[in-house]
Amino acid sequence: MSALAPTTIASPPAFAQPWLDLDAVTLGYGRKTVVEQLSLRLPRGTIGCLLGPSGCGKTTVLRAVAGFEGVLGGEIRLDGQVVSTVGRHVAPEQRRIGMVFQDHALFPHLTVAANVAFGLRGHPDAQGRVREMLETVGLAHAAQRYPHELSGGQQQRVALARALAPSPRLMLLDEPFSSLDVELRERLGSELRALLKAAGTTALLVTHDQHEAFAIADEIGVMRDGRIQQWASAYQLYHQPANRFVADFVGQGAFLPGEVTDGLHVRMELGTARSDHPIRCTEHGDLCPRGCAVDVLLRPDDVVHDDDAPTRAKVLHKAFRGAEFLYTLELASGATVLSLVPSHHNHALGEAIGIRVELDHVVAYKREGAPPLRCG
Ligand SMILES: Nc1ncnc2c1ncn2[C@@H]1O[C@H](COP(=O)(O)OP(=O)(O)OP(=O)(O)O)[C@@H](O)[C@H]1O
Repeated sequence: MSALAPTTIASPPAFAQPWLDLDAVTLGYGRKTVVEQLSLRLPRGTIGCLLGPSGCGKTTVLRAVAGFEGVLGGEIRLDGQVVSTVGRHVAPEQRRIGMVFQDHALFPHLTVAANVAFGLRGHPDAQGRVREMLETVGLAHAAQRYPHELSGGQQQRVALARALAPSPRLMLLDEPFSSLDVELRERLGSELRALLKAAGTTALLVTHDQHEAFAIADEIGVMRDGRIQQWASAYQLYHQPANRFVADFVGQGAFLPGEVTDGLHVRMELGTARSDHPIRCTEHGDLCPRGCAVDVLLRPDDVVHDDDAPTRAKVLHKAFRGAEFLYTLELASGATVLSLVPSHHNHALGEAIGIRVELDHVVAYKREGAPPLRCG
């Protein structure tokens, strides 16, 4: 079993030449501060994402980058140019930023081609560019149709073509597919990613939907109450969540109480897990001494069904996922864990099944309510 030390709460990585650079940006409405000292840097060609629950300030950040809101502090730079700071504000139309929002915002009285041509006034070959963009999004055949004659997914492709046509310096995407059904959302997410990558466009996406974030973005910042909790790849967010909030918000899982026995081992109801790295159980990365009371994060893929395992757990709930069942299991103590089990193991509710823990790494947090001096 290997262990990854939990990451510290990430400050954004220091890239040599960020294309989009938000430096300690503070934003608010009236007297209310909504975003505080937020920093992020995106290198050219990168797709970044702000992921967080409703009301955490994602859209406010996007609107500030677009130039619809001024900043109360800090600085926003695009391609080295300061576009927002307290004494300077470049108007939205001068920023050369493309935008796609969830409600498509197409002009209903214009054809698809005219919608895409909208931002191309003065372009030397506007018609050629419209054709090229519609071919790119697979809608060349629909050039003369009107938005109401298209499906939601097609309308969103038109919105994308329109935003990309003038070759913006940056694309901003606000929950671009949230009005569409789940399957279409995931497919369009991958298509959008491929399109942005092919065009080499730097983009910032905001969403509360982790699947959308995972399908589209290279790097994701999980936000809560106007602050970035962790800036990392989807893989890192899932496997090395910097704090409980990120662990809870990204992916599924359960916390099981444990006690650190010697800095590399943690004892739980499901057995003792070994860590390759010294276990750091506080959110600030302090080492756990012996006896430290922790909560260990167990993802559904960490809890393996094994008929021969001595530990039995009762099936409380099961959700069919096609290839797998997601079982909610109750341990003898009453604690619950989740387990992904191949779907040919079809157990009844109330049945006791054998399980064991198979951890690739230990992610542990100081137990809430544990005595303050025992840990960290
Ligand atoms: N025009 C406004 N005037 C006053 N308060 C606002 C305004 N717009 C947003 N807010 C408040 O700012 C906070 C952040 O809103 P924001 O829309 O940025 O959040 P969000 O994370 O994008 O949420 P959602 O996912 O629901 O869109 C919320 O508390 C919201 O009520």
